[in-house]
Amino acid sequence: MNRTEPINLMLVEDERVVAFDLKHQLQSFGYRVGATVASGEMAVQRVTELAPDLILMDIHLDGAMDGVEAALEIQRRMPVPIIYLTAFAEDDTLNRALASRPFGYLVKPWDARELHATIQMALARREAEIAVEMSEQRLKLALDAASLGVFEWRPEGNLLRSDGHLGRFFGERSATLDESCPAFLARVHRDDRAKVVAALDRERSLGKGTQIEFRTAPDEKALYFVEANVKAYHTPGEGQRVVGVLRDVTERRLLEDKLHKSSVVFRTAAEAIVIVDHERRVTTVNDAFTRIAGYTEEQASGLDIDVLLRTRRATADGVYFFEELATGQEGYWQGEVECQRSSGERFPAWQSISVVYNTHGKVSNFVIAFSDVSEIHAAEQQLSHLAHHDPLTGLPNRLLFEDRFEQALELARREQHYCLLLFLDLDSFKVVNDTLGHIHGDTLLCIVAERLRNTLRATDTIARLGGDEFVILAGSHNPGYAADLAQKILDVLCEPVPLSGDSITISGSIGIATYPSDGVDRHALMRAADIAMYSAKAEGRNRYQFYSQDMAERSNQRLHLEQGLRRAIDGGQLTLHFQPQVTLPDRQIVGVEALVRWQHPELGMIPPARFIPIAEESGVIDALGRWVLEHACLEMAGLKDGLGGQLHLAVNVSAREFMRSDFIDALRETLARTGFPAAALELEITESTLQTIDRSLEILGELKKLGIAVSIDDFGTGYSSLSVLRNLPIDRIKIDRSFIHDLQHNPDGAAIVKAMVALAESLRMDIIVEGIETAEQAVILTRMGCAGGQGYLFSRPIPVADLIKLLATPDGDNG
Ligand SMILES: Nc1nc2c(ncn2[C@@H]2O[C@H](COP(=O)(O)O[C@H]3[C@@H](O)[C@H](n4cnc5c(=O)[nH]c(N)nc54)O[C@@H]3COP(=O)(O)O)[C@@H](O)[C@H]2O)c(=O)[nH]1
Repeated sequence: MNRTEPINLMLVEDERVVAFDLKHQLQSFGYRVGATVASGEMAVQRVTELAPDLILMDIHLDGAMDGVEAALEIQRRMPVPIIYLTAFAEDDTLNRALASRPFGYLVKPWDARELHATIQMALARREAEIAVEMSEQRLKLALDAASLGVFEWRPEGNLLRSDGHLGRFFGERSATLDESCPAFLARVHRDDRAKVVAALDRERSLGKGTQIEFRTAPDEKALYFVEANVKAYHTPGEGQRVVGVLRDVTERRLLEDKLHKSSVVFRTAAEAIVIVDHERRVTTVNDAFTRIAGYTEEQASGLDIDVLLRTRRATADGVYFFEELATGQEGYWQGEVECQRSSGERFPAWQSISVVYNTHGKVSNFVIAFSDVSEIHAAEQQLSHLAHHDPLTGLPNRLLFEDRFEQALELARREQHYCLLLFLDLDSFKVVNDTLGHIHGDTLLCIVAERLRNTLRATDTIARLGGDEFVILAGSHNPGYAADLAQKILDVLCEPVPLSGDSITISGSIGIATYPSDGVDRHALMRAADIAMYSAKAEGRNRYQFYSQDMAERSNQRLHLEQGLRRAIDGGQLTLHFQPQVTLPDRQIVGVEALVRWQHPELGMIPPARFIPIAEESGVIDALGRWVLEHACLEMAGLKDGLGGQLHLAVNVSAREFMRSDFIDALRETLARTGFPAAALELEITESTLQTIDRSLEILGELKKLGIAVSIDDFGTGYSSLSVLRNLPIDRIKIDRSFIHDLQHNPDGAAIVKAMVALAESLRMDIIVEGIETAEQAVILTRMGCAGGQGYLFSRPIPVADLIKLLATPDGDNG
């Protein structure tokens, strides 16, 4: 013991004389007796204050507390070695004294040297104990500082002891575990128990030192990771021990896990991610970056990212942009930029940039993530195209057209030029659609769209508004350009269209409105062009018309007529006139053509040339046609021609009626109802009705079976080719009156009529000429070989009563 101060003793002795004598003895050995007390209570009371190095304690003391009890209480308060001094050495006292782990037990009388030696040994033992305690404490503190726990497993007895920094992972407040190995294993996560057992057994047999990681789950929510480094030792006399340290590695594992996930995200992200330093130089890129931008990490490393990708930002140039970002509040930016791949191809990218600050608050890196949004742009464009274009023809639709129209008007206003609007509606498109079906109708619309595209300038706009309606928009300093354009369109439309294995001919009607004369806004101009288009239809179709003020009035009238027409059929406003048809050489009446008349209650007699086109456009023609056939048959049934046979009756049939699916059935029923003989009936159809050969052939075949004759009306004005006629069961062709009115003065017209007569002969068809007004014409036509004729020369269309009178006139007073 190496100390300068004397050893401080406390003496607990109730016999004064003994205490006095003992004190002197002790002092003679150089000890200091800091206090001499006579009772256990007094000793307990003063021990903390005196802090003696050793206590000499008599066992039998005055008072309630004896020496053993006092010693136990003192040791609870502070670690101080106690030597018992007693006159008794019986077992009972001895055993009680042993429980207090005394440092010595002297039975009176003792000699002075024995006392001194016992005190010295006790002090030496205490010093050794203190050294061990200090060492243990140091170890504990070191374990605590290193967050380590200590682990010891003794296979013999299968006991496990663990202490130190066990922290939270065993869910115990106590820093020490002392339990059986199974109890310890119960603390380990069930999935890791086998692994722990195997590692301990392996270490036990090999003894080379083992590292193992396992999880503990002290409660349902918590999961901790523990790393154990254990080694087996064999201490002679103590058997085998497996000793080691335990470390809570939860934070590290979670961080590693997080890093691992981040790295997986980084590597596998679909987005390109590139990390640059504070000067925008590339440090790390992921695979997606290489895939999108075309540069490997090696190629990109150290290069300025904006220079590498030739980035174009809408906001500011690269350096300034990054400086702003670094010094700004948010430290984050996202938006669209344009970049360039290694191949040189430019692409739009959606970019997000985050600023990374170091622990000193300085910018250390920027993390740039971006994706190629070319496909999104393409999809957007596609959607926009779909929203603005007609899916069938690919032409702009109404929405886009209206937008372009506004722009065109704006430009026309600024540049002070004309804006020309052409409204095109196909003639008889409904017939094609109804008879050939919608698929062929669609094909026809596509062909028309293509022809329009090829005809117009790139600066003109063509749009399909729906159905068979097209609009064309053109800017020009010359309003006459509209007429050229319209004529060009009409010309290309007339070219034969291959459809359904046939070749059909179509035409169109065009209305033209001009800015600023016909209107200054879109709505007024559209209305004007629409009205002009209807006017072109009313004028006979296959033509164009410029809008004029009076057309608006006519358009209103047209609407008025259309509505009135529906009422006229049931309202008894329709009547029939009959125009005789004669044999040319002898002018015998052999038949009549039924021609409808409309006696309008307010407008008076309305000629069919005005209301038939309206009836056809509006669909009223179906009801009107049925009415005409029924009444014509009724009125003509039983009327005799000059030879006493049933007078022939010719009835006009529109293309739309002719192609109706129930046309033949309705015809058959009408004949049955009226009793008119089928053999005396002739249907006049126009060349345009024959456009759709297959369906026409079918109907013509049915008519043939019924014995009804068919003639081609207005022959020569349409586009029937010889080959078409040759294949159809047509009985008669009716030469249009336009070839007749100037016959005597027009050699070309005469030649055409001659050719048509020859054609009819070669096709073994009868011929009739309409519009004969003069005797001279009749003579010429007779000479040409025309067998039949019709015209004012013989008779105007007349009511049935007048016809009956005329028929009754001997030899017919017909010119
Ligand atoms: N689908 C139906 N169309 C019909 C029906 N009724 C008549 N129409 C068609 O209307 C157009 C005009 O007919 P309309 O005004 O009756 O004129 C006819 C004759 O009056 C006229 N004509 C006859 N002879 C002469 C003449 O010598 N000179 C002259 N300038 N005109 C004359 O021709 C019309 C008959 O023509 P067409 O039918 O081509 O034989 C007309 O297209 C009718 O077809 C009906 O019920 N249904």
